[in-house]
Amino acid sequence: MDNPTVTPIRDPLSFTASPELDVVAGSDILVVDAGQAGASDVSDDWLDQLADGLSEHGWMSLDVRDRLGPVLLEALRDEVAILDRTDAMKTAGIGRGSDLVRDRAVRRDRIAWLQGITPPQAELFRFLDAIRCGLNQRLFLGLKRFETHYATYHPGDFYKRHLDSFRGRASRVVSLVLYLNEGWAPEDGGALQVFNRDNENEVCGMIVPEAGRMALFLSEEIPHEVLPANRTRYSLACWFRQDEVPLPL
Ligand SMILES: O=C(O)CCC(=O)C(=O)O
Ligand SMILES: [Fe+2]
Repeated sequence: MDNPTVTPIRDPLSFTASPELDVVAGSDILVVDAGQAGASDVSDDWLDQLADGLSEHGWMSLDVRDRLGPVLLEALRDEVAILDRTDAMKTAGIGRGSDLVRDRAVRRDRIAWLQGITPPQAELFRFLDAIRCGLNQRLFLGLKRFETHYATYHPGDFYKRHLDSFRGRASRVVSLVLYLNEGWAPEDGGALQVFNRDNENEVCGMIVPEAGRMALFLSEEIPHEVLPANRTRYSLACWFRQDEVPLPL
């Protein structure tokens, strides 16, 4: 592991994939768990898998449909769809002073920050906080808090290759993206392309933004890019942070 902030407590090489695992890490495609998980179900085993995947590969793609439940996913999708019809969704910038022309060349999504106040958001926040605590216990990341926003990409919108945080800034450490789109087809575009952390020109994963799919990766290490969407794309991005008060990215 070349990131000094990530210190696995177990040898990550001892990670073995079980057939029930609903995790895809790197190029290993594993079977989706269609088990009995209830709403926002976060088990120790599942948190072990997240920690192992992050320490071994730096990123992973998971199916959390059964963990969050279809009702919560639909409620979150309804919220962002409603916000998208108002002026609540704001043009997103890239965090180095405002320059609309430059920013629009890099990203075209619109965002609205979540406060955790509505019932679906409160339930989502419990899920995210369980992940925060679980990763801290296993990887000693010292994640103090998380921030999360909805994002909409309208047809033609994209987000060029980027990192979510600058190395050593200890702000955003782990990124999580949850997708909210039912029936997303390959021709709808909008995949999240993940690049090799040691060679940013090598694509090592494509994540289709289907409802219930979740991406998890190290914010400072994993270059990624949202390909142009051909249909309105709803998602929710979250960053687990080491700083207690907001610092610039
Ligand atoms: O929506 C996605 O797939 C990723 C979004 C992203 O990279 C970001 O908001 O930083
Ligand atoms: Fe990103």
